[in-house]
Amino acid sequence: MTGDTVEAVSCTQLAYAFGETRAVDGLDLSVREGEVFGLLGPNGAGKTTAIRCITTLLPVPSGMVRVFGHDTARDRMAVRRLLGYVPQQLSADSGLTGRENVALFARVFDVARRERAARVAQALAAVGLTDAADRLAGTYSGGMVRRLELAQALVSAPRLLILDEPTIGLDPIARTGVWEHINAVRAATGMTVLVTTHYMDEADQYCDRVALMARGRIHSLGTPAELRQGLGERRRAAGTGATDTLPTLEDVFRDVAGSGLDDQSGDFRDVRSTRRTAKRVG
Ligand SMILES: Nc1ncnc2c1ncn2[C@@H]1O[C@H](COP(=O)(O)OP(=O)(O)OP(=O)(O)O)[C@@H](O)[C@H]1O
Repeated sequence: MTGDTVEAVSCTQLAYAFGETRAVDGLDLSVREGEVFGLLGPNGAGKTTAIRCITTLLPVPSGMVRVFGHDTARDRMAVRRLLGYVPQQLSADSGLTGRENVALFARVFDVARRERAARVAQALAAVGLTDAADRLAGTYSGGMVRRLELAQALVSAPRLLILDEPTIGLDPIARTGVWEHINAVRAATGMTVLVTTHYMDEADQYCDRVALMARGRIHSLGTPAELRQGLGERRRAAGTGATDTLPTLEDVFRDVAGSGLDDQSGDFRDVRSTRRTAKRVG
């Protein structure tokens, strides 16, 4: 931590390998309290693995991860109490109502019994599901399922909300809906948000800062405007690319990742898992 700034997440030289595959390879990352931080990168860049280390779902074999100052290796339960996590995989049960799904998470996260009903109702209201709360989740649209999963993560009133591809496979209106609810809760509570997304337009619009990740580490970091301006200046200096229009975040991403990366990163497993996730919420 430096000065008065509290770091919600700090990763120092984090590394994680699956056999020979170095999924995360010397990751240095700092997320400030209260910001919406976007972790961007192609399939297989290591985003989900890094997030699993931060959430304590994976051990930290090398390097250090801290959440609000707590070392995830030594203080796992303290870390878990501070965060809400919406994974890529389906975490809602289609055979339960929306309310029952959120109530289950309230129990798991140890929300005091006498507060539970009110907190469940509050979380459902925060994501706009009050009217649908007593319907089976199996009848929900993809956007509603995602908002239900958001309510599940919010019921424990986390200081840090971690979302892995929260809008994948959703139509533009549902995507906007998910972000509006995230932002409303954040404005009301000051919660920090760490999100991975493949949608550059969303990162540009909703993230205070973004990090572009490739091959297990960060290659570029800044506000979306800083990154766009930086590329514009490099293009002007080199006299290359379109110099009359400001680059998009997508342009920055391509510039950082390099044209060869698309072919090299990610494998069949990555593509299959991404598509499966997209399909189940679509
Ligand atoms: N359980 C696993 N077993 C073996 N290899 C894995 C496993 N999970 C991830 N990997 C590999 O680790 C690397 C990083 O994967 P990871 O899922 O962290 O990337 P990602 O950036 O989240 O990708 P996506 O955008 O597709 O979710 C990839 O090469 C992937 O194939």
